[in-house]
Amino acid sequence: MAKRKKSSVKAAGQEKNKKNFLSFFKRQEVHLAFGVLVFSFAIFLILSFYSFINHWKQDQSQLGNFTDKSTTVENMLGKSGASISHFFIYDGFGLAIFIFPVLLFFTGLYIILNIPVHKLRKYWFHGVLGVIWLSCALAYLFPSSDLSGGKIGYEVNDYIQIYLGKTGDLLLLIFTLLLFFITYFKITPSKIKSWIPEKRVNENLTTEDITDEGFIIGTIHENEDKSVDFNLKKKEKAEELSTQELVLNTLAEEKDNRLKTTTEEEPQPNLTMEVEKPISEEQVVDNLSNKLVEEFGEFDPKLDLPKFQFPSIELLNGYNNENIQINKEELEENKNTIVETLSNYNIGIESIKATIGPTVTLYEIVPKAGVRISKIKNLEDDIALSLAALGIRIIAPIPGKGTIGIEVPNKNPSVVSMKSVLASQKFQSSKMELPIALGKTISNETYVVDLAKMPHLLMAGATGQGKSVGLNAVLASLIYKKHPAEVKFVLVDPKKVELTLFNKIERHYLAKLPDTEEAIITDTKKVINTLNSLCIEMDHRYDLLKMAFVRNIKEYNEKFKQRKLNPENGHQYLPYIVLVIDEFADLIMTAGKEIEAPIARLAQLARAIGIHLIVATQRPSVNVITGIIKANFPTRIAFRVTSKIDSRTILDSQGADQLIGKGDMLISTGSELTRLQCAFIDTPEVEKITEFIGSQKAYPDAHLLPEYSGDDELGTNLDIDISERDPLFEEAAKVIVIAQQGSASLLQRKLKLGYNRAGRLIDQLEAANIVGPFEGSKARQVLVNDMLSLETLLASEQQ
Ligand SMILES: Nc1ncnc2c1ncn2[C@@H]1O[C@H](COP(=O)(O)OP(=O)(O)OP(=O)(O)O)[C@@H](O)[C@H]1O
Repeated sequence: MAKRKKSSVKAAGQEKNKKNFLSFFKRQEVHLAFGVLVFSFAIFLILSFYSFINHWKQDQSQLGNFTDKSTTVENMLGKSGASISHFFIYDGFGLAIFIFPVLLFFTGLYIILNIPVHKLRKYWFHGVLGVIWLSCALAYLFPSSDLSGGKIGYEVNDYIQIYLGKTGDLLLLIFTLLLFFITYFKITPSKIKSWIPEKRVNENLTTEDITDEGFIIGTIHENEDKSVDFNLKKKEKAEELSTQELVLNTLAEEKDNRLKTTTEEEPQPNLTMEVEKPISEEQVVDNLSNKLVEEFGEFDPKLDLPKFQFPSIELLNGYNNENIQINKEELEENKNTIVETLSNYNIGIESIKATIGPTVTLYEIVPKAGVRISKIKNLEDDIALSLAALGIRIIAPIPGKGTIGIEVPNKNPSVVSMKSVLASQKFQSSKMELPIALGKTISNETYVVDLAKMPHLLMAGATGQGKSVGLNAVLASLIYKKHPAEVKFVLVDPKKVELTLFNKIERHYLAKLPDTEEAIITDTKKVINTLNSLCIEMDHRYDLLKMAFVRNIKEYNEKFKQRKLNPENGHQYLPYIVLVIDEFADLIMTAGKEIEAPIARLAQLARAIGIHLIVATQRPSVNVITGIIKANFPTRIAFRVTSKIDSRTILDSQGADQLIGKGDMLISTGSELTRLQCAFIDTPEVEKITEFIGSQKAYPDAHLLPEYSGDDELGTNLDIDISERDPLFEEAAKVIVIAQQGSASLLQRKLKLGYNRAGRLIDQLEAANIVGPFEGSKARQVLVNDMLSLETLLASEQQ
């Protein structure tokens, strides 16, 4: 751990150095100086190249004596100019290299004028290609000239001519030139066609378009059948020639006539007209966010881990008994029993239809007119008895269908693998904020819900019925769809075994309190602190939303991505936070109200700011799932429970007691109740996923929640006796005053202390009026401005 901390501190230091380095280059004067440097170098090159062409022969022999002061060269930029030019022109690309300083010249100009240089990218690309091509072309055209193509041009030509011959070389040059024009000017066949419109008009002009009087009628039919036109032309070639003359004559006459009429009929006085110029408003300030987006692109939160790879579906298992096996005999048998049982009670059936799901089959019955629904509902037990099966559920009527449903468990249930639901089109193409593939419905359809819309989820069920698998399925769905920058989990696992595997992805996906070692919380005290810390985070996020004039996290992040929110004002990209509590009953039993209050607060308010709760319990009693909890968790999942009362406690209706276990579940979304088979994900699969992610590059630490110090841990007794002060009190005071930042984590870092001791020191500093009171997510205010005031204060205390 210590090692990890050290390396994270080191990484943070490196990051800081990098930032300082970058900020140096962002300074205006450095920017300008760099621009001038590039610009000057370009001019230097142009002049030395130019001079080289005139004097290269005289200078060439002197190049070997670069350090010899007694020798001079003719190049107007001295030995350096001659050497560089020799390198670029003689040894390099010949005269074609002149393109290079020109590009450099414009780059320097762009930097000086603060125009984004990336706009020149295209020119650089084509420029470099141009240098190579031109060098080859000049070498081809003037093979005996020493400078035209440079060594590279000659060598390349030579090489090509060995394999393609001189003609092949020429063809290759022409071909590459054409290729360049096609890509540079984006020439397409349709563009080429559009270059010859004039000709086509004349082609399509037929004699039929001309009246006896010689006027052109209608529009010119561009798309008329060419063959007809062609035939016509062939047949009446002579006639057409005269027709074309006629058209021209007629047009000329028409023009003359028009001119005549205007001049004869309306002799215009020599009027002059003053034309007022349209006002062109100047835009004083360009929209800053647009400019930023144009310059840097939209903010991408994923760029901190740009190479992060999502786990592949292949890491998950498929199962042999995954496909539903339709057993016709079983279906027929069940149908007959249902019909028989109902007829025994004088209930006639008009039609019956079966829908086969992974674990249960739904028989939909349309009863004969006049049958009372309650009568069928009452026969639940009798039908179960006749079918000799557990887990029969009667839905009378099926909402919105006008039929009665009888769900009968399959003799050979099939497993719904996590692989199959995650690979489903529905999940893969879902545009939800936090999509969760829970399992499959009775009609074998993948059931995907948006946690962001739920907005919280309560999961309950007797022990061993599939809760933990369900939680893993939820977490896996989110991990398969969301980048670590977009979602963070806060995991609470009092049982200490269920969620341990997720430890491996701590620095990718988990969030924790600062100064805690383990991200997965197993201790009740820490749970209380974490919940309160989440409340602070919630308040902080609401402040940010208010400042940004948006209503929810989605709009906020959207605005942040478009660079409309300034990070210097405290704005930041907000990841979704999913709080998962396995075994809620355990917490309520040990901490009661202390847990319930922040949970209720979070559940009531946190939806808009992206904190979502998933709470699981195996004890669905009313003192665990209280009224407050129930009111704030409209989406509830019930796995199999042992009594109707438990089912009512969870779902407000019965049914969960008739489930068959092993992931068979009912999900209530407030308005409707759906039976699902939960997707199955085994521990080794979770291990593979976490292993895969854990082995990738991660953030330096888990996502840190705001600091919250519980009352008991720090002991807020502010009248701390001076004699009881920590031996490091004075040193701590100095650290705080020098840094002007009152935080326990600063003390921890600087004085290498544990969390508790640093917290106690902060309390003592508060008692001594050196730091202000606790202010939630913000660091405490430092009340002493400088070391001198601190020394005076401490001295006065001693007296
Ligand atoms: N969706 C599922 N498909 C098939 N089998 C399942 C499914 N969910 C659970 N099971 C079976 O049920 C067993 C118990 O599941 P799980 O551990 O999730 O129960 P639980 O409710 O969390 O129990 P506990 O409360 O004791 O932790 C699993 O080991 C598995 O064999």
